[in-house]
Amino acid sequence: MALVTWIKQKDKIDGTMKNKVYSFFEKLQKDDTAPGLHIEPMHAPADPRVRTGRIDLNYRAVLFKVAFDTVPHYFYYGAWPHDEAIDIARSSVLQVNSINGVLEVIRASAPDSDLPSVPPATPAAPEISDAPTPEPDVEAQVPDEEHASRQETPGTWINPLLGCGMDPAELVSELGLAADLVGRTFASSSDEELLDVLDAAPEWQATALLELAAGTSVQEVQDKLALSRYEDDPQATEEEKIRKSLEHPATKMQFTFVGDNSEELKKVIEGGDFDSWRTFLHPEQRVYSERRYNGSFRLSGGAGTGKTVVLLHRARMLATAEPASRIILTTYTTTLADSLENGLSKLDADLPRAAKPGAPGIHISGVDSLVNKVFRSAKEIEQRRAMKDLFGLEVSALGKILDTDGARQQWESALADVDHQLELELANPTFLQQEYETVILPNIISGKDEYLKVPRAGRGTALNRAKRLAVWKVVEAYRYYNRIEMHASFVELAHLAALVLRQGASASEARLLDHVLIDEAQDLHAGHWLFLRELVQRGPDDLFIAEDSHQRIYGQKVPLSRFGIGIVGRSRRLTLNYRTTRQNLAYAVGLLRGAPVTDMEGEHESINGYTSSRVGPRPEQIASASIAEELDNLADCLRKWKDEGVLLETVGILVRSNFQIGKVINGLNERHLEARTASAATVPGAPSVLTMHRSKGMEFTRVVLFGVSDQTLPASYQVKDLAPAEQADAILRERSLLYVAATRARDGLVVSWSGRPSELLGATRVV
Ligand SMILES: Nc1ncnc2c1ncn2[C@@H]1O[C@H](COP(=O)(O)OP(=O)(O)OP(=O)(O)O)[C@@H](O)[C@H]1O
Repeated sequence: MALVTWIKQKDKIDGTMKNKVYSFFEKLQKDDTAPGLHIEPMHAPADPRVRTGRIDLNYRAVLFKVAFDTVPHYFYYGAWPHDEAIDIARSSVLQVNSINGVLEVIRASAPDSDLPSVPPATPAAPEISDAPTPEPDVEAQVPDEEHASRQETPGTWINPLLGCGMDPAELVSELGLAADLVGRTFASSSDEELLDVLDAAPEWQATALLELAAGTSVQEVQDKLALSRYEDDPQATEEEKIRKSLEHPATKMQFTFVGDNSEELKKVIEGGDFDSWRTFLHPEQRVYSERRYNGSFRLSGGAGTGKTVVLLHRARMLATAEPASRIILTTYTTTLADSLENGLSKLDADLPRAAKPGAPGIHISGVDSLVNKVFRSAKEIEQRRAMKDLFGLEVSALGKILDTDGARQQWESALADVDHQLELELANPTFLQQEYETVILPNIISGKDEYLKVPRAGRGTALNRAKRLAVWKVVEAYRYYNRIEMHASFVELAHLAALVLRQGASASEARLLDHVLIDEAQDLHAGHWLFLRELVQRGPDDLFIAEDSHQRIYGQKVPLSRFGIGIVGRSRRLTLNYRTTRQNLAYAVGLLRGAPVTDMEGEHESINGYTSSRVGPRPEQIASASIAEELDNLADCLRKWKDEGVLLETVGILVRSNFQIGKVINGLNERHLEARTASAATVPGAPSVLTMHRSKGMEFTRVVLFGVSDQTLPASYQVKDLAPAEQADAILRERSLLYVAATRARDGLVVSWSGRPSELLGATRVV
């Protein structure tokens, strides 16, 4: 028998090679002396443990053989064509880094004297070197260090590592980075070259340098990667050191112990690079997946930083550590819940699942569907009591549940029928719906007198007594119509479900759940938070909240403390983007530069510090004179991508409104190209056309943001007739929507419009 440790593959291997590699290891796990494997040592290698093995006629595996407790243990580094494999095998060394104890494979290094010397006073580094110039807003008028340094040297690239606070020699002696790698990164003359150099480096070293280049301090990098100084044990054998090192979080970014488990082996090989999130986590992701917390925890992070990945791993950790526990994994919509379902099955198909909330195991559900299940499963008397508490009215039963548009129509009817005397800015469904959902419902206000007294913290527009009375008149009418039609909105239903749960809690019944994990939490409304708070007993690991305030495209900002969710001191941010290229990230970040975004604790949330390890083309912007021309350009772009080998079914075309979907699909059909809606089954060669809202949480190889003109963004119905404060918030949501949409692309990103471009593109516009 032989054991295997897999090292994350730098070079992608295709389907047929995967099968060959799998059958090679299947044999090796059984018997490493089997003759067909040709496991052979090298002549004069840099590391005497190195071996090559025969994958097929042309390809050789490069392995390191380490004996733990007499059982042979092979570390698989990769497979290459024969001659390349021999070169790599001769020059590679498996070692425990003497400064920090991380396991790594390094290649024959250059002497330390090659390190460049760096003058101490160096310019500060931009976190994303080609980020667009900020919009001329208040924040940007006072350029920060980063912008100042960029403005001093227009057109020149400043190596961001020059501002990292340590010179190359210190990076080697203090962080344990390889001297030749540091030398080459400092000598790089462009972002592309820098990332190219990092691409070949051990994973932890590449990540450390990437973070330093993004402006993260040396201390923070040490913390993020758990690089505290290593205590070398002189008594330990090299094998013992390697074994211990396998437990280091930074080692786990690149090494995974497979042992003799052939299923695990299959998963790692089949998953390849695309599914490497299942195995190789960033040390920070691992911490947030595994650490136990004394209460609620908030994980923030920009688009594509792996928040969902952390949630899935955390669900697995909780279900494995406490098999009898009742766990919910929830998110904003049912579609997103379906993708959590897929992700969890991919991660571990054997985890205990719960068919309904409250049963042992993991239950996955969109938050509104969860609300519905909890409310509908309550006793009739509990439902009626909740309705009386919330509305102050007896409602016999609830029939239809209204979505946002349905509720909006009810507000329009109420406004039309009541003599309220409110000015236009207040007499509109948007303002009233927000007032109702952020002030009246969460405070469980059922009568006029309570409403006249309630503090309206966080509401932008002040209301005097007369205005409050007028608003209340409309609220009464809205409630009356809902009552006679036996309607409630989803937002009301969330409050009702919270009240049902509260009744159970005050009757000392056990809470329904032990752990609640929430994705896309920035979009949840006050009713959701009241509900989620009541679902689970306050205590260790009760609520784990993943969110990105920059992606808030629905609803209102709601500070969690208002709902008894305390996260002070238990709040962290992920910054490394795994999805998109630096160019796309810079473009997307530029769309929100200077935006007044606040986090769920009410503090300003910065858009700075995000980075990505991949480069690609700059996003392209295409202006057209008419929609017909814009469709022609779209068709040309798709044909070009097809010629480049892109599978068009992996492309997303994102539009602002539903009605544009049909126009785009028809327009492409007329130009002899297939296209489909996001809910239709995948058709080879047919890109998906979907709204930017629907694209939340999704990803595509390439993305076109279509129709980004001043006529469509911001959507006029979202901003018209609003008071300045509400209008500013609505425009911020539209900017966030563009940010969400622009961050869906793994590679190419195209933004197109006809007529005049949307003002929300601001200074990011490059044509
Ligand atoms: N450790 C990792 N290794 C490899 N890929 C990863 C890792 N973590 C995340 N990814 C990949 O990065 C992409 C984004 O991850 P994920 O969806 O979890 O991010 P997110 O922060 O939830 O994004 P968003 O907020 O935009 O929805 C996915 O393709 C995921 O598989």
